[in-house]
Amino acid sequence: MAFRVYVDGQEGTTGLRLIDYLTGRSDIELLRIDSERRRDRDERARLLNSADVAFLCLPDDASREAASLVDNPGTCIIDASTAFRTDPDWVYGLPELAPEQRDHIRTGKRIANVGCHASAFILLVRPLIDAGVLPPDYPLSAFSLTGYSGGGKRLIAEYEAGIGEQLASPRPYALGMSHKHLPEMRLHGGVARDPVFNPVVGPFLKGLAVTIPLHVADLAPGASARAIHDIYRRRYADEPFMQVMALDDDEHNLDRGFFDVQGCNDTNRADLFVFGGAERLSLTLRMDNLGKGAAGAAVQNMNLHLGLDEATGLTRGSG
Ligand SMILES: NC(=O)C1=CN([C@@H]2O[C@H](COP(=O)(O)OP(=O)(O)OC[C@H]3O[C@@H](n4cnc5c(N)ncnc54)[C@H](OP(=O)(O)O)[C@@H]3O)[C@@H](O)[C@H]2O)C=CC1
Ligand SMILES: CC(=O)N[C@@H](CCC(=O)OP(=O)(O)O)C(=O)O
Repeated sequence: MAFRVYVDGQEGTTGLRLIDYLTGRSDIELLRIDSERRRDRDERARLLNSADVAFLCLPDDASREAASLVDNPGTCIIDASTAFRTDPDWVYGLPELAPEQRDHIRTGKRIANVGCHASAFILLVRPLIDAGVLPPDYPLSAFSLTGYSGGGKRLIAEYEAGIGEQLASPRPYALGMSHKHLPEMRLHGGVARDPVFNPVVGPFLKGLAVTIPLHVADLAPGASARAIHDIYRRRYADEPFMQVMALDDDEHNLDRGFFDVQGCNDTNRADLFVFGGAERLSLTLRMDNLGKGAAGAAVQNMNLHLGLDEATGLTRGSG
């Protein structure tokens, strides 16, 4: 028998991508709300409580409201918003976070799906904290280059109305230094203080790369590009969607070329790069913000929760 799945927010950016992933799967029965009733609270409550898995692809406040409508103890909620990502009653939906995380995702009925920038940051930082190479109080900073679909329907409409001179250049944002992903970066990254985080949106639909610069002298003794690369290779060796790129990979030698932020688009893969030399390092993780950064991750979490192969319906691509 197929699992019943409902997407609340089925006509938003993340919801549409989720529906794409789920349509055609014989192990899933997709419950659809009539488009005109998609904001009807009673109809949403009925569908939410009829589902084995209910995805919430809504703004934070609407997610909180939707979660409060669920009283069926059998319904697992996977919420795409920022509302519950540091809530101790919710499981953080990043299977690669730690060895025990998959068990939490299998048994939990409340799963908070990751933030796109945050998950890239955490996948870079957490293995180094756990290995003792990166001191938890290191004054971390990070920047992220992201496609405009990260801003949902509103930002997509702004860019698609026509990219004039202003939108044609990259646009730094969240310059108040309090981006909404900082709490989850800090908690799940295992760092002692919030990083200085600079996201930059560019004139392309999707693709994201988070970069963290490091001074080798401020890391634990023995730290080097090779030692850090080895930590990642060991940590992510059995991960189906993590690809640790070769240290001396010519294709990505930045002295000769340009980095492709869109290299993981339309996949659920995350590529991890270690750049630099004896004194300074630059760590980069790229993904599709709508894939591993949102809808792909949500499907991976659903598969795990339902006891299916976690890669069902997802692609690693050929990169
Ligand atoms: N875009 C991305 O890359 C990522 C987004 N997220 C998160 O996923 C969530 C959805 O984002 P995104 O898809 O980009 O947003 P969109 O703005 O594209 O879509 C939001 C959806 O929510 C619906 N909605 C809004 N308010 C209500 C309400 N009060 N009741 C019922 N439905 C409502 C909208 O309905 P309607 O169709 O009527 O407009 C729309 O379908 C957000 O919390 C976002 O932070 C997470 C990771 C990445
Ligand atoms: C370009 C853009 O605006 N991107 C969004 C990130 C979207 C995302 O990861 O998700 P959540 O909204 O679920 O946290 C931002 O930086 O706020």
